[in-house]
Amino acid sequence: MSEKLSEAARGALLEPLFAAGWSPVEGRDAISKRFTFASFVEAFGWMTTVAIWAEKWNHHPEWRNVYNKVDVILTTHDVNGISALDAKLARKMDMLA
Ligand SMILES: C[C@H](O)[C@H](O)[C@H]1CNC2=NC(N)=NC(=O)C2=N1
Repeated sequence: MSEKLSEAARGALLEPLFAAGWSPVEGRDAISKRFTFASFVEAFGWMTTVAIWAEKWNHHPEWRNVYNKVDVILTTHDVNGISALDAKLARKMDMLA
């Protein structure tokens, strides 16, 4: 079970993500990023790999795919806010993109 982050932990985890193109979502405790790929097949291939990690970690993205773009929102529903798992999944997404 995840925990909501302390203010200090939160800053340390989120600052590098903001520097890497993630943004806070307005009106909720969540982060988002748009990933753009060369084609639909590349976008969907990335989603497939991410889905396997998400399932392994039992932590699932909110996302929407249109052609070569994937809009991702990460938050932890169980704690109604951002947890360390969101940062972990965000880093994995960046690494795989
Ligand atoms: C019951 C199950 O463990 C939970 O619903 C998991 C599944 N995946 C999840 N994914 C996300 N993003 N947040 C959660 O709180 C969450 N909880």
